[in-house]
Amino acid sequence: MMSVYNDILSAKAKKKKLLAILIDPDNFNLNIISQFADKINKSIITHVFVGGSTVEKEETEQLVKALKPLVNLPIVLFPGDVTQIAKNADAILFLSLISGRNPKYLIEKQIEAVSILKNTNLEVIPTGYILIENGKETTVQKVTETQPIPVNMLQLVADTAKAGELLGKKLIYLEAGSGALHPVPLKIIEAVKKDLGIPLIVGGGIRSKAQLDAAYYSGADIVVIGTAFENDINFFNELKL
Ligand SMILES: CC(C)=CCC/C(C)=C/CC/C(C)=C/CC/C(C)=C/COP(=O)(O)OP(=O)(O)O
Ligand SMILES: O=P(O)(O)OC[C@@H](O)CO
Ligand SMILES: [Mg+2]
Repeated sequence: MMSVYNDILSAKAKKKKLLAILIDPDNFNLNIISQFADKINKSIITHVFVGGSTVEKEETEQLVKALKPLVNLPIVLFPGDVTQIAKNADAILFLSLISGRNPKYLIEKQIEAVSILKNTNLEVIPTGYILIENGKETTVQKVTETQPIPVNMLQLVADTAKAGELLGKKLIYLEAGSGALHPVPLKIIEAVKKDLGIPLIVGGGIRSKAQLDAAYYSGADIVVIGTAFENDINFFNELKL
């Protein structure tokens, strides 16, 4: 049986860096899906994440259904809400927003998700989700009514990530927010990495190969890029540089 998480762990052990493309079913044009899938298949992308802050299950399921026969990569749900649990994906990042103090996103949505997950074979990956300030208010911030952690509070971010690990999370996701002005600062990635035993995902505002490599160099095991691909399909070429 394929295990998305075990594959992430072995990649980390081999120091092989992973790249996820984030596809937001809300913004994706299904008419260009074969062209898009072809670009994914010819790129260094290793995972497809599917999610958005305001998407319905039908849209998510439809996108996964269309994508599955076209790409041979794990399709992982990155849900903003329980309405995005689509059983035809391979795995789900079971997020808890541990930078925030809103019980809805810390535990209530997760409780709501249990009965839905029962009817699926999705691999559930417990993930501590940490929002970092990026210079502008993000959708996730608005939707969750939480504050991101300020960029100068390095120790707080590192301790939050470590607390997530000690609580049993299998992944930590450092998020600057979709379309962030500034990606997660490298100093923060380094500070978190120093003491973390589990794989680290970094996303938000990464728009160049140089930023991608810098995130890897600072300690990201998986980088997530969405907006750069959404804005310009030629971003696939940038990755080849
Ligand atoms: C446990 C389950 C199933 C649900 C709860 C999930 C939690 C806690 C989510 C955390 C908060 C949240 C709203 C995350 C959104 C993650 C996401 C898909 C971000 C990317 O979306 P954007 O690109 O910002 O969305 P738009 O482009 O639609 O604004
Ligand atoms: O869209 P971008 O800015 O690449 O961000 C990706 C992801 O981290 C957003 O949740
Ligand atoms: Mg987006």
